[in-house]
Formats: sequence, C-alpha cells, structure tokens
Amino acid sequence: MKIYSQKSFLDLTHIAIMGILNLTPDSFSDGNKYNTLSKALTHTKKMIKDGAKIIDIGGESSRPGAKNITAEEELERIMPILEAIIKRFDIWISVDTSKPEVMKEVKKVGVHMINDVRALQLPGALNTAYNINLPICLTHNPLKNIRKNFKKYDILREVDCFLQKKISKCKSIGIKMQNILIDPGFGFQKNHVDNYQLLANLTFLKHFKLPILVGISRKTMISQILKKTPIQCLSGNLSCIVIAAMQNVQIVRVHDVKETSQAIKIVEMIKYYKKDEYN
Ligand SMILES: Nc1nc2[nH]c(SCC(=O)O)nc2c(=O)[nH]1
Repeated sequence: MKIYSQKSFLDLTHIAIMGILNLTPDSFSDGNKYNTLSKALTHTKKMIKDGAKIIDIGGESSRPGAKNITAEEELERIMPILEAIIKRFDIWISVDTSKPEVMKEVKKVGVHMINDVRALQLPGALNTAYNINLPICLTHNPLKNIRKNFKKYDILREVDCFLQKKISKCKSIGIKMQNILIDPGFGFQKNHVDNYQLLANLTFLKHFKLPILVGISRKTMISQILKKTPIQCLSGNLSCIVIAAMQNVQIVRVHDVKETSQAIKIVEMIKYYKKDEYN
C-alpha cells in the first residue's frame, strides 16, 4: 500500500510512525515544548533519527474546551517552523488542521498530507481538500453529540457509518480514493468503553481498503486506567500501539518515536512468523 504526494510516495507495506510536533501552547503533555525554531528542528531531527516516517505538525489544540484560534493565528504558529523543516529534512510532513485557509497555505509550501481531526466538516474544507489534491486523513469526530439512545449505542457501527458518509462525500465531489486515509478517532467524543471496544476490534475498518491511522499516544483512555499523568504512560502507550499494530493499521501517531519504533520491530517479527492457518 503506497500514498503519493508532492512527487514522492510513502510506502505503507510496513507500519509507518507519525511523530507528533505539537506547536500549541496548551497541550496536555508537550505544550510549549517545541515552539521555538531551534527546539522544533532539534526535536524533528531526533524523531527522524528514531524512525519517524511522517512528522505531524499541529498548531491548534484539540483538547476539550481549548480556546479556538483563527486561521491567521494557526498559520503564525506553524508556518516558520513548517518551512524550515521542509527545507532541511527529506521527510513526509502532515499538518494537523481543520481550517481550509490553513490547508491552502500549507499545500503551497510543500506539505504532503492533511490530518483533519474534524474530517472536513468545517465550512469550505471539503472543496478545499478537492482543490489542493493532497492525501487527507478523515478522523471519526462528530461535531454534534452522538450518544442518543445509550442502550442501542454501538461505537463500531457509529464509526463505520460516519467514515462511510465522509468517504462518500469525498467521492461525490471528485476526491480520489488514493488520497483518503481513515482514523477511528480515539478520545474524540468517546468514553472508555467506546475507546477500548474500538481498540479491541480495529479490524472492522479493513473493509474500507484504505490506510488506517491511529492516534492513542498519551490519551486519557490510558492515563485514567493507569492513574498516571500522560507523560508517565509510556508502557500503556506502547501496549495500545502494539495491539493496534497487530491488527494491521498502517500509521501510528505517537510522541515517543524511539520506543514505538522498537516495539514495532517486534510486531513486524511476529507478523513475519504468524501462521494464518492457526488463526
Ligand atoms: N489522525 C489523528 N490526529 C490526531 N490529532 C490528535 S490531537 C489530540 C492528542 O494527540 O491527544 N489526536 C489525533 C488522532 O487520534 N488521530
């Protein structure tokens, strides 16, 4: 499985690690740590050395209750660092944004993919995604409350239907299927039961025959179970990443690239020796 962008391609035959470069001032675990050019470049260089195949750059916090920022503010935060990274490193760059204006500007400077945790639900985002013609990751994250009748609620069906609708919308305006990645959206509008039902059954997404990206690193679904702060949850992060990797997702979005890269090496060995007839 390969994805193409900006005259290059990303080979997804083996699990690709997406290293997080968080340029927001208020993130749970790494807010304000990399918001100067030298710190951002140093961290990016380390993530690449440690095995990241994609760097995901985000300027807007998606924390519940986080302050909304304008497209101008978001661009101010990410553009200087984004341009410096593109100039210095030969690595795929993803931008974590939902705003059409930001998508247009980052395409111009050579970004490879858009990581939209609102799955093109903001006004103008769908058409912009078509016009910029970049790979786009659609994440399950309904903007309105989804839990209607608790009894009948089934998170797998909810995620499947949501992604099906978003993919159909993309198809209907001419977005190429080879530009679409999907993501179950751990932590977005979900409780513990939802998150762990999703993690336990990720293979339900395989019928889309699209690259699957998962972002679990340092999320509440782990820190609340372990009763530790997000930054203390490395073992929990790696456990969830291995569980996802064993279910053949294509991309894992993480903070701890070096440790994840080591864990993925073990998973790849197991996959190599796994005998299908014993499944
Ligand atoms: N594709 C994708 N992008 C993301 N961006 C964030 S921001 C919140 C955090 O890292 O805790 N989460 C995700 C995720 O789960 N999937």
